[in-house]
Amino acid sequence: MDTLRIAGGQVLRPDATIEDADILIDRDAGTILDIGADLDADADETLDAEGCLVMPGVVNAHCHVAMTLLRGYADDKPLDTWLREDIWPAEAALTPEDVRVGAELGLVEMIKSGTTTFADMYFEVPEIVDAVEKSGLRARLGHGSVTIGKDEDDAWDDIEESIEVAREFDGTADGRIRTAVMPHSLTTVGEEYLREAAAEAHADDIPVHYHANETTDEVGPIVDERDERPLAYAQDLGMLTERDFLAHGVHVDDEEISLLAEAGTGVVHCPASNMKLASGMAPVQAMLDAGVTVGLGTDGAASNNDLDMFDEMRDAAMLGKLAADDASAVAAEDVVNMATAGSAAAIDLPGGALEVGGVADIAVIDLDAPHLTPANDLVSHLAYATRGSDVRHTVCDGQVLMRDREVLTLDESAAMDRAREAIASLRERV
Ligand SMILES: CSC[C@H]1O[C@@H](n2cnc3c(O)ncnc32)[C@H](O)[C@@H]1O
Ligand SMILES: [Zn+2]
Repeated sequence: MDTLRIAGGQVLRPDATIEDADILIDRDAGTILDIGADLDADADETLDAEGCLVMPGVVNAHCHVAMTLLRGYADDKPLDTWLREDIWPAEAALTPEDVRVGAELGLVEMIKSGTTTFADMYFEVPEIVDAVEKSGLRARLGHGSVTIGKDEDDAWDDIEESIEVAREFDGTADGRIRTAVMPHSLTTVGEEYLREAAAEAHADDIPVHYHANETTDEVGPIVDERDERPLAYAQDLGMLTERDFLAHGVHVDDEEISLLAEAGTGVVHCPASNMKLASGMAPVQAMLDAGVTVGLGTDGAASNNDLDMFDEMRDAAMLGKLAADDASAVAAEDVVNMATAGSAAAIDLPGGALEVGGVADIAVIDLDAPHLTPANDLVSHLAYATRGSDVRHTVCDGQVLMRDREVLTLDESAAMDRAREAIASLRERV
């Protein structure tokens, strides 16, 4: 058996306790064999974790990874204006190669900041599949469909593409890639298309992922036209099941929170994007209290503007307190749980916890930094003080993706060069 040992660190356990322990990994199976003191010194490879915190790889549960190309392309506008005036015209000019380049840059950024798993909605998905396969990360991928502004044939083609992509790529990259059918949102996709997309997805046991209740501009028209709240509409469409997960859930009322909890539908909180686009403050503590599965995501790098999930944890804790008007709301342990086990549960992928028999998806944090000193409380440090750049090693599925801050599966400087070239050419075309 080929083994990897992570030696000498402090390990974050699922109950948020910290234990001095080594971790022994079966690299062939990609799983954790043992967690304990003085494990097999003869392992095939050892990662030094002295002075480090060893935690589950972070799970970014809602992203548009190729949007790294559009980082800083358009800022300081609300969602609808931002999409219509800037982002959608730029995206209309993206080539498959551009999407590949943006995705590789985003994957490098994720590996460097300890993310081992993510969920992604975009187009030119085969390019993203290839990049994810090469990167060694784990992902739930899908083609985002939009039907407004399209004639009926084009609209059905876009829905069909989402269903076909989900069927074709599910289980690829040795099972690390799973898929979802991804209609963009409840307002940008028409009723008959949403109903069909959900039925087709669920017939194949594939989840549905979509944006919902992100802004008041999105909620108002649904209430006016249908005399029901967006998530009651989603339930009627068959898009509010245990398999499904939605992004944002900012403007949800108490009845919608109950619907989410009863249905078991995951909500991915994206605090940085919600603040930047001034979309609003999600009632995260109320959702947690009601038993809703809440995960955490960055959204795309154009509305964030990075893919650092440690930033996102801090933002979630801060914004959660403001939203609840309560400093004890959305506590450190809650946000660490959201970014790990909560996100993994929301997108139904393994990971998010360090357990014997579980997947070996791991981030090793270097604690030897002024901003992490003294180590009064390491869970507090993860939520409030750690930065993505503190990650020293990243392991996914038992494979080392970054060792001593060197990304091994992708070429970091080539990814940056290619992104600079791609955006220069895009700017000339748009
Ligand atoms: C059709 S693929 C996905 C689509 O979503 C756009 N997008 C990026 N961020 C957001 C957001 O916060 N809300 C809604 N849509 C968003 C992205 O630009 C792609 O066009
Ligand atoms: Zn999004």
